Amino acid sequence: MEETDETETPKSTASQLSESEEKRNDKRKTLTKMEILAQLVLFLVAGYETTATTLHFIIYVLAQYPDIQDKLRDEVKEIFGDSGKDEIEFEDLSKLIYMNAVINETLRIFPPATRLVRLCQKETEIQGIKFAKDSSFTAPIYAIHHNPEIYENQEEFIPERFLPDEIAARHPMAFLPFGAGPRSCLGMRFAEYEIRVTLTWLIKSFKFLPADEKLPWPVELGMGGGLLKSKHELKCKIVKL
Ligand code: HEM
Repeated sequence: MEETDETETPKSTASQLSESEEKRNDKRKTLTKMEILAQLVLFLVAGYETTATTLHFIIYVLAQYPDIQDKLRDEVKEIFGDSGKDEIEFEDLSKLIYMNAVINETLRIFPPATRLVRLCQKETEIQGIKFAKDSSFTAPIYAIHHNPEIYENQEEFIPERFLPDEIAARHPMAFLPFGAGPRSCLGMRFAEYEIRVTLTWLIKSFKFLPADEKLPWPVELGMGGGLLKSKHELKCKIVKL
């Protein structure tokens, strides 16, 4: 691994990737231009729409559940003060236990990626069943997240399911919004904190109320661009605090 000088200006992902293209000429194994482009597009697609859709669902849910919204605002006020600090410190974001629970309950009910696909790299035997090389597997995230044997009253929005003791009592694979294993989501931590920062600002500044037009709950869902989406426009009223 190359040593980096911490006084140097940080390089952008694009410039690091394109340096990699230059080193390719040194006969080292590096990325081609096409691979660089593919990575940049992947970051945009995987990083933008997933986070935006999640925030969209969170705001809609908060408008439907005023008690949860109030509780969330109380937590934000407790950590950031009533008038609100101008700066949001990273350490403070880690204290938002209830907000984390609200985000995770949203990702449980509305996981942007509804399934994971894996290929078997070599012949494998699991519990007496043989799987040939190149067999394809699907991990049904949506079905796992909505399994009543794992989550009682699975269609109800209950953030308390994601308080630390409740999480510890469940199988780690019962919640997979970011996938699992070596190919799990590269942007998971970034996404978690990006959502917390955005939600902190929103909840401090606005109140979310249901729109006049009522939609049924559970929300009717479909797929769009490979991600889980609502079939109908999710609207709410926004009041400045
Ligand atoms: C709520 C937000 C997000 C969700 C729910 C999400 C979900 C996922 C899922 C389910 C996977 C597949 C994991 C697997 O196969 O095990 C994935 C992969 C990936 N995600 Fe995310 N993601 C989110 C945000 C982001 C962000 C913000 C970025 C980048 C800035 C990002 C970058 C990636 C990349 C690069 C991969 C491919 C990893 C690989 O193939 O090794 N994601 N994401």
